[in-house]
Amino acid sequence: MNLFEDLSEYSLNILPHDGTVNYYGKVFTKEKSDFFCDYLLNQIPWENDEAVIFGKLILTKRKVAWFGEKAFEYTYSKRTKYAKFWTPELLELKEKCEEISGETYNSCLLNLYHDGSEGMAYHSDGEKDLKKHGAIASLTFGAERKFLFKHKTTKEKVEIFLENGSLLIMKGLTQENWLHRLPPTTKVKTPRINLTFRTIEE
Ligand SMILES: O=C(O)CCC(=O)C(=O)O
Ligand SMILES: [Fe+2]
Repeated sequence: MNLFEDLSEYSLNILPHDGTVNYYGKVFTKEKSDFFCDYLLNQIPWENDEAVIFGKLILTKRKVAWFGEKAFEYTYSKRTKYAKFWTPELLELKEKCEEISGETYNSCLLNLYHDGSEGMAYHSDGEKDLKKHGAIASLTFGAERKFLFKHKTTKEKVEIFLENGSLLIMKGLTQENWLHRLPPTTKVKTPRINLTFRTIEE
């Protein structure tokens, strides 16, 4: 067997300690990435996200969608949403993530950032329904954006640019020890779509 046969699926940990984040770079051709970007922009039933800030219900500019292998419940801002069933295209994307990461996923949160003015604040994905220490696979289509990790206690930062058609896997102790954020930027004028495949445990 050629020792380097699987080099395309090989990736170093970009975190220095307390977690594992593998960046695989572009895992789809330009043509496939453009196809998925167009499909996701036009065929996903995007909805404005809701947040309660100082007791007021705010609709975020960023849009979201929620898919899975069954109608998982997802409650936030005291509203309950139900996952829609996979489309064939989302299943294809899920299988690609599973093949490369060697993990399985049963749901996906999609985010649409219309341009660089939209981003996501520091948080970690440690919701109680998510499998503990389970892997999260993050696919990016469209505009390339900077993504940041910040250690919860040492405050160390790690930054990476997420390219069109790229895959990032967060696993192990990452959510326990690190926050992540998508900073807004005036440089980006075009949309970016992010899909995070996750494992829900009921
Ligand atoms: O847009 C991204 O790259 C990250 C999205 C994210 O962190 C999330 O949905 O939890
Ligand atoms: Fe996240």
